[in-house]
Formats: sequence, C-alpha cells, structure tokens
Amino acid sequence: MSSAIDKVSAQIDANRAGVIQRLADAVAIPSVSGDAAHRPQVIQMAQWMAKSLEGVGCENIKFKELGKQTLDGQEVSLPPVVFADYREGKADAKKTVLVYGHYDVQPALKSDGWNTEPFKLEYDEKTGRLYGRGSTDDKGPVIGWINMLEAHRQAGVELPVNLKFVFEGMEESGSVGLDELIAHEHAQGSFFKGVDACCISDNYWLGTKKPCLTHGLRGVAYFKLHISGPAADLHSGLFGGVVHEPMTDLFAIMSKLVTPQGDILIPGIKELVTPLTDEEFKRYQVMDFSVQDMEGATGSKTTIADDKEKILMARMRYPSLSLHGIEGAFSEAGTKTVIPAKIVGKFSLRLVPDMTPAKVNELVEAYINAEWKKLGSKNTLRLEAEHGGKPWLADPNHWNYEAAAKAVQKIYGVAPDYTREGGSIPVALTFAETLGKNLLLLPLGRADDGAHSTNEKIDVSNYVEGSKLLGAYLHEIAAATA
Ligand SMILES: NCC(=O)N[C@@H](Cc1c[nH]cn1)C(=O)O
Ligand SMILES: [Zn+2]
Ligand SMILES: [Zn+2]
Repeated sequence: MSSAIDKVSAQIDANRAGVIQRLADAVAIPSVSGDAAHRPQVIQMAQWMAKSLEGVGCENIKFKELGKQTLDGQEVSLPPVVFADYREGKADAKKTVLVYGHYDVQPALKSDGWNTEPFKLEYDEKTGRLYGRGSTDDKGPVIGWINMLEAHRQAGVELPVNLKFVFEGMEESGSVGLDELIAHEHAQGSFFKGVDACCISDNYWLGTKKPCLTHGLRGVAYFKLHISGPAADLHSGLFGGVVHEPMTDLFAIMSKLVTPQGDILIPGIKELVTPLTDEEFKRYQVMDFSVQDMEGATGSKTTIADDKEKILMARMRYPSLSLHGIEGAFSEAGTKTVIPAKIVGKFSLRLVPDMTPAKVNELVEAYINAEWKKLGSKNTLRLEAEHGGKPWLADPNHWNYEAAAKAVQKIYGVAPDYTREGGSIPVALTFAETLGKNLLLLPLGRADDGAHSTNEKIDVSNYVEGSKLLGAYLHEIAAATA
C-alpha cells in the first residue's frame, strides 16, 4: 500500500505547476454566492467543477437544480449542486466515501484591503503562499480531491475506495435548498446508497505547523435588524435633535447584545451550554497550541483571554456573538452630515451543543423586543432571522478517523491533534444524521490562511501535501477495513 501512496504522491509533485494552474483557473471565477450580480459566475463555477470531475474519470455527473431565490430584491436561480461518482475495478467490494465541499466563495474587493487582485491567484515565491479568494475556503481543498484523482490515473494506481462527490454553490450563503435535496435523494435511495463514511475538507489546522482531524463544528444563527424612521435621509443640522435617529437606535440595541469581553447579554443563552467536565478540559490542555498561534492567526495581540485553554474553549465549546456590519450607514471618505433614514444591523451567534437556531431565535427576538420598548423610539424595528445551522459533534473513535490519523502520520510524520472547529458547515450535521454514517473533517489549510478575510491564502505546501493527504486517507481506509 505504501508504494501506491508513494507513487501517487510523486505524481502530485510532478504535477505541481499543473495543480497550481488548476487552482488559478478556479480562483479566476468570482463565484460569490451572496451577491446576485455574481450569480452567473457561481453557475459557471458549477460547470467548471463538472468538467474537471469528468476530466479525472468521474461518472454519473449531475446538476441537481434547487429552483430560485430572491436575493438583493431580484429573483435569481440557485446554483446547482454537483453530484458525481468515482468507481473503478471491483467497485462493489470497496468502501464508499461521500465527499462534500463548496465551490462558492465569500465576497472580495481589492479596495477591502487586498494587496493583490482577489480573483487572480498570486504566487509569492518568498513565502511559498498562493493568495486569492477561495484559495483555502474552499476551492483549494475541493480541487485537492481532483488533483488526487488525476495523480492516481497518471500513476496507474487504482483508487481502493469508491467516491461520491457533493459540491454545492451556496455554502457561504446558508446552503439554501441543500438539506431538502439530501432528504429527497436519501428517501429515493439512489445516490447515497452504499455510503460507508463521509469526509469534508473545509476547515483549518489549529496553528501553522501541525495537521489536525476535526470532530465538531459550531452552528450559526444570523440576524438582520432593520430600523427605519424618516421618509428620506435628513440634514443633521436641520433635523438633528428633532427626530428619533435610526442609527442611534441601532447602536443602542447592538451595544446590548455582547460586552467587549465577549459575554453574550441575551438572557437564556448561557444556560443552553453543556457544563465543562474535567475530562473535556484535559483535552484542551494537551492540544498543541499556544497563545502565540492565535496571535499569529489574527495578526495581532488582541485575544480576550491570556491562556491557551480559555482561548481554545472560546473557539470550540462556547457560543459567541459577533457584530458584522451596518447596511445603509454613511461609510465613504469625507464628513457628510447626514441622518440615515433606514439601516440594517447584522450580527450572528455561533452555537454549540445543545443550542438550536430555533431556540436562539426565540431568545434573541424576546430580548430585542424588550430592549426596543425601553428605548421609547418612534422609529420602526424589524428583526429578520436569516440563515441558521445546528452545531455538530462526532465520535472520533471510528475507522474513518483512524485512517485519517495514519494518513497524516504518513504524509506529515506526526500524529494529528483532534479539534473542534469554531466555524459552521450546517450540512455536516445533515449528512451525519440523514445517512447515519461517521463524518470526518480533514482540513488542508492553516490557522492563518485568512478565510473570509483580505489576502486569503493557502501555502503551496499545504495545497500540494494536502492533495497527497486526501489520497493517503483513502488508501488507509481500504487498508483498515479490508
Ligand atoms: N469554511 C466553512 C465556513 O466558512 N462556513 C461559514 C458558513 C456561513 C455561515 N454564514 C455565512 N457563512 C461560516 O461562516 O462558518
Ligand atoms: Zn468553507
Ligand atoms: Zn467560508
């Protein structure tokens, strides 16, 4: 087996320029799911995925259409979910692994503070980094699967498991329609039939040096707070002090959601968190992580806590509330003296077991209504519960994790850490519950990759070694379950 992995790895090394070009081609398609104007490019990216999968021998490639949605006041088509199978040789005797990933990305503008064009992959030779939107989240890891398949074929090595791919284009915007599609396909009993385990590569190492296997994710509940009053924007000299100002109301409400120390002020939220046990605390103590790792990932010395365990728990086992932005506020250069007539405040909570978006929505709504009454404002408030997703936690004592741990040892020469991720991939829970199979998160990128941020990157070594890791993981599954 070891020689098969070695051959595939050597082939990936030989293809280095080609696999980088493949990522560059994908990054060049600005598949931003949250912006209606980019919807054609998201759909173009689905076509690119299908063609690439076909090129490395996948079969049964299907576009699963999800209908339409209203976005930015326009009706637009939802991007299709791309299904594909990979089978060869005595396929009926092999294990089948379901692989999920997403081909959409977060928005990015050079003017946000990027040093390079976000949709042009830039290689920095000095640092060995590839910069571009989607390089690590999630185009790099998704393409890692394609690189791995290509190398098998070129090296003449048979893939010892079957694969079923599910790639969606709405992950960054609430995975609209995906849960229903999975439930429907499962009930029909066709595509998901025979799946033995699931794997998602869409998160990050805890630091910058050591790979990890991830067995938990936080959920999410996203809100928009609409406040409106005057019929149009007003001159603050003529109307300041005369009318109730939407922005002032919004600041008053948003300042009551969370403290600068990260304490969530909404009654009932903390009570939903499962108590910490000694055994769980010990798991944080042994993780290979330091405060400096987190400082490296944030590019600052701004952690709320000063010890490793508290930082890890804040990310992995406690909820958080973040304020994201205000739509409709004056944000240009200059000193415009305006009173915005209507604005939208955006915030979200990250959820942990046993919190659900439905329960959190109830608590948030009750609290905001109560706080709004206290303001005595004559403006109008509307709270919109946007997308939500439940948290997920898996048992890492399973052959799926054992195979991945052996693959990490083989490719990186170390035993991985076992982590829970602070971000959310709501469909992880859907797959685990609907299919009733073990799910593993196998990240390729590092903690400092800057996913969702400016200057997002993936290190070439993570991309190339990561493509090898995905192949090694599949060989270890075949070996462990033979
Ligand atoms: N790589 C996973 C990821 O980034 N997930 C997003 C999902 C999301 C939720 N709301 C908008 N996007 C995350 O923010 O965790
Ligand atoms: Zn992602
Ligand atoms: Zn993301």
